[in-house]
Amino acid sequence: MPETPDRPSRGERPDRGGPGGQRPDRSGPRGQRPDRGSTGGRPGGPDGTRAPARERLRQADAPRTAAYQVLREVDGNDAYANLVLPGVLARHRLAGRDAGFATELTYGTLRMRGLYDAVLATLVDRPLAMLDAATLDVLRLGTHQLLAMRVPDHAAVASTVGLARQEVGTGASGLVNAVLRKVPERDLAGWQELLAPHAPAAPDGTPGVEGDAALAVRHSHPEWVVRALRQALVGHGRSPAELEALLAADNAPADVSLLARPGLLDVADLLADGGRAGTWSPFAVTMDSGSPGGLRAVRESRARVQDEGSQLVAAALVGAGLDGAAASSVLDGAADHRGERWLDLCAGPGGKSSLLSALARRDGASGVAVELAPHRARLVEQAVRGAEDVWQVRTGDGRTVGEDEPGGYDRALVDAPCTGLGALRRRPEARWRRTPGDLAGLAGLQRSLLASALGAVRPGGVVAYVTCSPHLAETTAVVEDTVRRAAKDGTQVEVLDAAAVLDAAVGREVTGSAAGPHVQLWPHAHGTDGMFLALLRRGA
Ligand SMILES: C[S@@+](CC[C@H](N)C(=O)[O-])C[C@H]1O[C@@H](n2cnc3c(N)ncnc32)[C@H](O)[C@@H]1O
Repeated sequence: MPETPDRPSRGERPDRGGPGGQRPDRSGPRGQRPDRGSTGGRPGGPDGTRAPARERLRQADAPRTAAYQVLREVDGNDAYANLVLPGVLARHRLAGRDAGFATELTYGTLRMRGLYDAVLATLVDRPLAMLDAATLDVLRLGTHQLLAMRVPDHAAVASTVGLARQEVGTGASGLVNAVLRKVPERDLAGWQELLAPHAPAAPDGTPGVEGDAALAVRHSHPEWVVRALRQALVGHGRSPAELEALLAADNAPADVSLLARPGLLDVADLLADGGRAGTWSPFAVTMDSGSPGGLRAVRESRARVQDEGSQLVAAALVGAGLDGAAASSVLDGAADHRGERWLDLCAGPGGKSSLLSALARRDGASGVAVELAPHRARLVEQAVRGAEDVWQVRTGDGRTVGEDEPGGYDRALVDAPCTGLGALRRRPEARWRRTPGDLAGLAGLQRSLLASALGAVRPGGVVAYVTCSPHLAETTAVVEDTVRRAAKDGTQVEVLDAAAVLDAAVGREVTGSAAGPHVQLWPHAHGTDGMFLALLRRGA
């Protein structure tokens, strides 16, 4: 079953101030780097104790060992880094600066794997495919420290050689030593220019148009993803000149956003714990540092880690007018939802149900969350705690709800399983795991779920179709096909101006003139995940 891993990425950027958590910035000229962190030169224990000098070169420290173990789980066992990392950090008792270092090392290495493999391919005397997978992971970790973290070169090499000796063996450590010593011959920008040179400018100075292959290497994305994102930018009304900024945003750590569940927690109370008000969502708080899992409100399910894009699309569904009415605000007391019935058709792990259920409880509505995977349905139950009196969670197939309960709901959300190409910054390994073939597998499911939702709402009711991917095959194509097919079957569907509804719902202009009629959010433009939203109203 194609599905996306739990959003959001827990543990991402827990402490930017840590030794490896300084902002990666190694693109400047060599020799002009800012201060370098201390863990880089301290292959001692995470508690700060220093081993004798000879010993230090022979052993790996806990943050690097942790990052290595996550990489092996991801590469060897198809694990998700954001799910594995917290447990590995806990096992090594890593917190604060050391946890930040391990997190940046893990996520950065996974994201930049494509570029680092291109670098390593020029330095290793055989095809990378002939290397032992564990050795290759160690080389990638060393390359990330050398090119993108503020770790002194000698410390990065020595500690990574120690890691190779500890985890793979003495033979591998010799190879790792020989290869990593050559990586600092260029800085990151130098390697990018060597392996993926910028297109030359035209005689009049107009910048050259970058080919997808060069952009793929330079920004460490598979080429098919670069091509799909270029097409998506154009298809959603933006300039292809934004592509490089979008690819760069996919490689930058994302802010940690929290949702203060309306009616259960005031944003002001969450702000008292630190952070700043969100950019777009009236229920969002952006954390500057610290671990959100430690907050009492999060433990009690009154707050939740949730990207602002996810908050926006759920808010838009609630703000949309039924029966041709105008859109309304989702702020307390702005609209009357008493007696309405809402449906979340693909609910696991419960992010959007946590907001919808809280709004339903506050505004007098009730709802049902449907999720196919039983273990994810359990997560939805946890996510809606505090609103369980108005929000029922069911394990089942959303594709049959339209037939089983025709016209039973006023509003329905289809947050469809998708490739997740809009959330690559939060899922560092996803870009290497997805293939174009996934699209074909998802296409039928996405159409069936949307058709089911249209059957489940009453005439005049509204459906939100949402993906965390901007890919045209999973967004506009699904909406257009399904609306056409519904019309053929005798159900008229009105496509709403989702951008206008969203603005009215949250009281801010979110997408501006680039939008219409659907909403496409972008990491580089909005700072959110790349969520797509279409709003459809069922005709009489
Ligand atoms: C993108 S995720 C939904 C994320 C969720 N709305 C949230 O905000 O946390 C898609 C979910 O749909 C579920 N799913 C896949 N096929 C389904 C089906 N036929 N019926 C119901 N749920 C399905 C997947 O298990 C997955 O949990």
